Amino acid sequence: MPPRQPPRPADPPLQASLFDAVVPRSPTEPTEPPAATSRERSGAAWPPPEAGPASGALPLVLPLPSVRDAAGLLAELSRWAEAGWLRLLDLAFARFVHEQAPRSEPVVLLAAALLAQLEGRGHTCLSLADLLDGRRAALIHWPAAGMGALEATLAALEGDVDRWSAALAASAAVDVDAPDGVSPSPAALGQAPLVWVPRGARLYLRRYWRDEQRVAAQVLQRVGAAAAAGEGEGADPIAHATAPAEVRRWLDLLFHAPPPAAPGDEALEPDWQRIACAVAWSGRLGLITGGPGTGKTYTVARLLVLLEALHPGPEPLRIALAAPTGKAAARLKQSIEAALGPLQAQVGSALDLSALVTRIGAARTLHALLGARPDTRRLARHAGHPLDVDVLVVDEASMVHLEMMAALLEALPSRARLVLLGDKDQLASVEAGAVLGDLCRQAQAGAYAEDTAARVLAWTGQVLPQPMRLKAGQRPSPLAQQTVMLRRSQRFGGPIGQLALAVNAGASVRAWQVLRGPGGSPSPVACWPVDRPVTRLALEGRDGAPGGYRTYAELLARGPQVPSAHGRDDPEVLHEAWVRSVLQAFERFRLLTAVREGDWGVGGLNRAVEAALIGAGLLQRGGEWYEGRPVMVTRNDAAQGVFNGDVGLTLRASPRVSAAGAGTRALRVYFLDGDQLRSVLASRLNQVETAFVMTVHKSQGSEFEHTVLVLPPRGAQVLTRELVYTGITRARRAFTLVAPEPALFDAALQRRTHRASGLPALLGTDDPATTA
Ligand SMILES: Nc1ncnc2c1ncn2[C@@H]1O[C@H](COP(=O)(O)OP(=O)(O)OP(=O)(O)O)[C@@H](O)[C@H]1O
Repeated sequence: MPPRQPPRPADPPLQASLFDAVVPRSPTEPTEPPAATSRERSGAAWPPPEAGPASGALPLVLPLPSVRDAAGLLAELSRWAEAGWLRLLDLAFARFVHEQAPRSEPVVLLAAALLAQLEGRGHTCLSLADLLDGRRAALIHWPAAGMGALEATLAALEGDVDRWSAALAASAAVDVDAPDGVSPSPAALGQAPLVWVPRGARLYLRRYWRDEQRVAAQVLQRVGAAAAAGEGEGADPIAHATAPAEVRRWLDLLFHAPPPAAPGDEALEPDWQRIACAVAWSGRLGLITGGPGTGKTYTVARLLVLLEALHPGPEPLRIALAAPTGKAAARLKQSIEAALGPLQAQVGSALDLSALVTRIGAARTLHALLGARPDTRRLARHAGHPLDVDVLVVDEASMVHLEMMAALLEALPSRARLVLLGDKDQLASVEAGAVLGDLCRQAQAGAYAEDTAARVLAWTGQVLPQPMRLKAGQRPSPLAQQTVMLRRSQRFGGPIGQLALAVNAGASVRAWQVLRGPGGSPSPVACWPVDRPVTRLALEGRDGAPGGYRTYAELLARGPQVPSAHGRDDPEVLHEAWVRSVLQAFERFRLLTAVREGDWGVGGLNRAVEAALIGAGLLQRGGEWYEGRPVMVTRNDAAQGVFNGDVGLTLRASPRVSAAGAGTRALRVYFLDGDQLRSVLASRLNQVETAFVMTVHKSQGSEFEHTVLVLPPRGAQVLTRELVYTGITRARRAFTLVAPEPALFDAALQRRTHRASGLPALLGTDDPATTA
């Protein structure tokens, strides 16, 4: 049981209010489930107040009998859209399918509308088994009245997966994907907007079906033969030709402790970093997953040295680093540089690692790497014009959505190595797909074949633990052989790590123990008392985790240092130093929230923190743009060089820029990516929002010394284990939970994010015996 909180005061510091009905601002942002419409609340004409459904949990709302024909079903769908359960887009898509294929049965139209809605929430397909076999409540997060209407409509339409399958297959709006292994699938040749995959009973929008096929084909090609036999198309000829003893010699040099293992040492926890390094080196695709601070970058830095050391050709290796966001890219480059520095002493004069760092160059965003252009989905880099690289390392791969992964894999030359780093337990990408999670389905279990274990032993001296090897008769997945999970956090030994572990395991009692702390001294992890204003925490921090936004606001107010009397201090230099210090102070602390709407969402909390800073005399607001306003870019704007998710601070321009015609009061938004400072005139940024507070989704790829996670007092559907885990793991030194309703925290830990996907089936990683 969670600790009892003090009773809530009648007028809490940040009053929870009824959430408004929400049509997502972006189809991919988390929102509260829509609130009841006035008609629902009054119990008037629709939906009629009928008895509950068979499960007893939901009120049964009998649909009109006419849902059994297309016109009636569409009328029913428009009522659902009016009630806010479906988006207008979902309804429009069902109507479009009807126009395309007027003879389609009503179930096809219903499936189309639901599929469109699920796509807006990140699913790539609709699993009929999930919809028809009683798991729909986990899939479709509508209020009780909406669920009742859906239940009743499904009942009126009758039928099981087979009947729906026949209806879908018969519709002219649907192509059927039934590959025979010889000829191309009929779906590949068709043009219909929907694709039905009978094996697995999944319905797709054509685009996502194609993207899944592209990702699966590329991944299988990259790992296929490599893992099975250590040779063939997916294997690396260099890896194949290199003596294992040579690999081992380099690994012993690059990793500290000498390997302890010998056959029979299965009880020992192996050095997973060393194993990950060897496995990623050996093939065209390496997956290294692990929680925060488990040493993914530490390992990949050593991998780059290993690749460089064993590279035989006269041409230098072309290595590129990338990540989904500018911030994550800058962090990757910084961490790799920091890891390579001390290695020089270990490798001696054999390799010049500073030359390697210079050659690697800056890390880029995936958009920049692939040559994204404004106003088109087309990328400059693709199979016909591939990337100029031999090795590509992509960090924060959990943020890479399906379409981007498909584009990335296709733009990579088939001989190049791709190394994906990421935390499979984090929230999936904002856009559709959960690619890293799908690729890492067997990472926890290992699922290693005996010949993988033999190769790992030869390369690293490490013994793969017996429970992580396949049993006789189990079929190895080639992808699992190229996947390694790092299991020990090197950074989080303390309470943050313990809390993240407890949350990841769904152990709420343990999580509350950590949050309550040992008592006595202030802890880096704490739960904020419910009777204290959240704005106080936002301004001042708390015992054990000082420094809220007051710190940056005071630096802001102080302004750049005045040039000294002897005039030798360059005002430009002083201005830049000031900008950096204010940005760095701002980046140390952040409030994260689970939802967008309402008092406890991004908008409400941003307004509250802004008002508190103004009230404390720390900020002055003259209009939309004011000095000190933090903003997050909400849409890519290549012309201005800003991308969705970039966070910057509005500050006075430097004297030189102001003198150059921008005016003395010119406000610019400054962004800091690692060491790189850039700025844009504030008035040129149209798609931004204030960013004292951001959603957990948008915080992925960032870390703050003190992270505060604010959960709303209601609207539990969006709260999941992955969301809480992602919020906690954004904290470097301190974490504070604000949970006005503690039971929602417990419920969140029991709710898993589930994204329907056909990738594991295509990749052969869906064996229930070896998936976590
Ligand atoms: N085997 C090791 N021995 C000593 N220090 C290590 C080892 N592995 C990692 N570290 C240190 O632990 C810290 C975290 O490592 P690293 O940044 O590589 O983790 P990560 O998994 O990439 O983290 P993040 O999730 O933040 O990206 C770094 O300071 C790194 O130098």
